[in-house]
Amino acid sequence: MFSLFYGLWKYVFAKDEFRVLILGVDRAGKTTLLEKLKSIYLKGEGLPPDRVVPTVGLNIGRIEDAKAKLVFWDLGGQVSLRTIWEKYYEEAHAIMYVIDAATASSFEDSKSALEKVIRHEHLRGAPLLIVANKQDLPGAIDEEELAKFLHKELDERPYTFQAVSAYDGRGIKSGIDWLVEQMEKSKRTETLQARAGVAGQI
Ligand SMILES: Nc1nc2c(ncn2[C@@H]2O[C@H](COP(=O)(O)OP(=O)(O)OP(=O)(O)O)[C@@H](O)[C@H]2O)c(=O)[nH]1
Ligand SMILES: [Mg+2]
Repeated sequence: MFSLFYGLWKYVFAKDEFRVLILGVDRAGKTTLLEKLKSIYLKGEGLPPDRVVPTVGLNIGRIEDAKAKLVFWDLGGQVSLRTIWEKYYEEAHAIMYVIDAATASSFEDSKSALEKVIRHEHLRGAPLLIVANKQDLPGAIDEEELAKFLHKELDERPYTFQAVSAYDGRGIKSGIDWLVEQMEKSKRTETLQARAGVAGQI
């Protein structure tokens, strides 16, 4: 009887947990953004930008919003580290792809790295949030300009563009809200949950 009530309670109240992979080329601002996310959702726990160093391994951040628990995996974007990205694809519910919108010289590299990410079969159907970071800097291009630049690269998965600043936090909550909404209704989420259920029974 207890397990029946517990099961019902869990069904009604327990929050889903989603894994979001943060990708993008080096210096796009992924780790700074993750730290800002933590400081927004965990009330001051994130590192300030001057304590962030280039990523070599994996940074993990956990937050909880009103609807879901989110686990972020932040990987290094240097060319030699990008081969590691695909090891995380199969388990990710969604992708947050970060672009330094204020540095035009990085755009082509960002575009071709994104193209590879999108083409990978292990990410089929994963919702994609493309973040135009560093909006606090003069000359940063906005969502529309970035969308025009990347337009042809995108396939039929759910995707959107969001202008943000990892320094002042603008746009971050809207981006997370979109991601959660997409992951909740995503077919990929169903597939990952079914797979986890089967693994749990073995
Ligand atoms: N002005 C401004 N600078 C930013 C912003 N986000 C990141 N930066 C700066 O950009 C640089 C790179 O930031 P990181 O967070 O280390 O970039 P990353 O994408 O994690 O880089 P890798 O770990 O090497 O892949 C640092 O000097 C940050 O302070 C932003 O929103 N605005
Ligand atoms: Mg980093």
